[in-house]
Amino acid sequence: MKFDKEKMRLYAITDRHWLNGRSLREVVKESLDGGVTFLQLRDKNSDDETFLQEAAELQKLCRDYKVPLIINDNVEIALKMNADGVHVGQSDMEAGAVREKLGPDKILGVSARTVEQALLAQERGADYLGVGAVFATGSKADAAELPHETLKAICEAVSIPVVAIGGITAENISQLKGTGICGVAVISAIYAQNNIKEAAEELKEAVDKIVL
Ligand SMILES: Cc1ncc(COP(=O)(O)OP(=O)(O)O)c(N)n1
Ligand SMILES: Cc1nc(C(=O)O)sc1CCOP(=O)(O)O
Repeated sequence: MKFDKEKMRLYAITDRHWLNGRSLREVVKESLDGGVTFLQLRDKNSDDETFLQEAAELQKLCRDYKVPLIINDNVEIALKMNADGVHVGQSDMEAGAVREKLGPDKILGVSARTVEQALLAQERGADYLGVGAVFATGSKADAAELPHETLKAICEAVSIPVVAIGGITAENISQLKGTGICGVAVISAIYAQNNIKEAAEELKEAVDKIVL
């Protein structure tokens, strides 16, 4: 295992939409201070140069906190900057091809919405799965809601860690108890909040109560 599954408990995903004049580094630092255990740089709008600059800044910060930094979608950038890993969806580069490019030591995360997709991703070299949307979300336009029974079936079918994603808040997280997830991945429950550190602390406490 490249990381302890406890590291997946509170997986934060960046979103420049919520910066409100603050720097990405600043908001990410606050979230790390609040207990974020895994971080994904997700930025669909910046050019490669800006993305690389952001990634380098966050890499330094994450190393200080011993938190893995995962790059959304962009395998080439992840390799160029020697990131800890990459997260890809079902419509991105196929998991096996990503694994070939990354080599055996980097972390590969894959999105899955069915048991079949989950098993295939695991077989092709995924280290963890992101499964959702477990609640309605305003952070991703095309994220359809997924029944919690499907999340549970995926967790039972695979041996790699699963994180739930989509619309998760400190208030609804308890509904995911018993599904078998190792953690939760969130954007707005942390980065859309006024006090990012407190929001992360509250979520960390809530997730610690529902995962084994
Ligand atoms: C941890 C995690 N799970 C799922 C996703 C969604 O990935 P994807 O389906 O590729 O969608 P985009 O993020 O590219 O919009 C994720 N990013 N992280
Ligand atoms: C990036 C992403 N992927 C999803 C999926 O279902 O695959 S839902 C989502 C957005 C998560 O943001 P929030 O925590 O603000 O709902």
